[in-house]
Amino acid sequence: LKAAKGGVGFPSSSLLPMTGTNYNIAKLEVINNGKSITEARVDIDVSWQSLEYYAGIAGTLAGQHIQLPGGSFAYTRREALGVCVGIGAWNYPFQIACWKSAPALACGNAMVFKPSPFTAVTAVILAEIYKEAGVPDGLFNVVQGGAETGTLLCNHPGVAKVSFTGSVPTGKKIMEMSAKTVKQVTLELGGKSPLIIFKDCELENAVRGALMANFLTQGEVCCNGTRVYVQREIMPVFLEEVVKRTKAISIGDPLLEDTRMGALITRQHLDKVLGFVSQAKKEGAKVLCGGEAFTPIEPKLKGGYYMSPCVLDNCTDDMTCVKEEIFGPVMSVMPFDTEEEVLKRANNTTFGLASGVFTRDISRAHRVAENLQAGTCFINNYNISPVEVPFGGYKQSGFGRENGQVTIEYYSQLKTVVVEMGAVDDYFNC
Ligand SMILES: NC(=O)c1ccc[n+]([C@@H]2O[C@H](COP(=O)([O-])OP(=O)(O)OC[C@H]3O[C@@H](n4cnc5c(N)ncnc54)[C@H](O)[C@@H]3O)[C@@H](O)[C@H]2O)c1
Repeated sequence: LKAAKGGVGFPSSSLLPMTGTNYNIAKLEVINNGKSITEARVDIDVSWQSLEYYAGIAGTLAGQHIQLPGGSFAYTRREALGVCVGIGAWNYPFQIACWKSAPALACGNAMVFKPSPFTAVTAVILAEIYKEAGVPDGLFNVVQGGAETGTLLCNHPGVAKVSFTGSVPTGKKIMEMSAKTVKQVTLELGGKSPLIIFKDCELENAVRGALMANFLTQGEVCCNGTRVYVQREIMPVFLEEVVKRTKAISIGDPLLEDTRMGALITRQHLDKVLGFVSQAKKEGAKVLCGGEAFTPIEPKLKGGYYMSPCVLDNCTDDMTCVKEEIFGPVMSVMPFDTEEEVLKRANNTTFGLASGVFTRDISRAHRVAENLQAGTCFINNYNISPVEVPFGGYKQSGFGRENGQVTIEYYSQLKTVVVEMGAVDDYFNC
């Protein structure tokens, strides 16, 4: 691990060169996860930006002064919670570790972080970076393991808070375990987000947006807009363009600069995603492209967990591919006629992580954003997550937020101090 790390420190300029510490961490993240190096570099950039952002906020944490009658007053202090546990998913291993630990440490907490056993490596690099940056021993700790280790952490009486990123079923268990000792919980869970494309959109952008909403990190992105609703009049031209571009996505060695789609996380997960495509066909969907296991030409990549990105047409709201989170490169496309209708259909889900809308009508864009039941709505773009902007779910996609100033609320608690400047009331007449 040491050899992979080229240096220390968090540079202050965006989009770093393809050498040095960040590039080496990105390379390790590719080996960890299978995503393309281009994406992994962005992940690492977003990660150090998160550390810088919360390091800046740390010095601004403050309470409030409240004047009371007779010169008395109260003030509030923002205090740490104590030991916070972070439990991560495998799709953004380093970034998740940063998004949780940066605000936790900025608020004065310690963190015990458990990465997914499928992507165990880069959280350890983060621990090394913290150590070299001067963080005292014990403040950020990495514990490796799977469900059993996670269970022990959630049940531990010394833990004040659990911040979890993962699936809805595990999130429910985390909440149950945490309830036993009334631990605070942040849940960043799964999604099945709608992307609504109106006929007055800028089509080129909408097509690019649909690709952004479905195919980053091999489609293994929680906030992906996998239910793509397209207004009927532009459906043929949209499908033609989206299929043309999906077919052109370069799949293969994720360490190569030109690759845009790497390998899925495990054989088991690849089989599960391919199973969703088969099920979709059985239920009447039409595969316009992809949806098959893919073998890159390089001999060393044979046996890798690659698949071709898939666009499904003829989908209806009741199909499994439209209702369930696939967590792979599978886009389901459906026509709609009116705004009112599409909003009803978009909201008809137990998930509520993200949503998107493409239109040139600004009134419509904001009206749709208001009416979509999701923690984020992207207007005329998709999957943009700057550190300054809060991120989190509605409904069963979870609660609490990551990123932005508001996250301070989820890693700290308020103490109220009441100060009497006069005499204490003789209320009991004694
Ligand atoms: N909302 C978000 O920010 C966000 C981000 C990334 C991924 N996700 C979601 O994560 C899921 C994919 O990730 P995954 O397959 O790693 O999820 P998962 O729920 O299987 O596992 C997530 C983490 O929980 C741990 N874990 C599993 N069982 C546990 C238990 N009983 N007690 C404590 N910990 C336990 C795992 O070891 C892992 O570290 C998808 O549903 C995706 O949408 C959400």
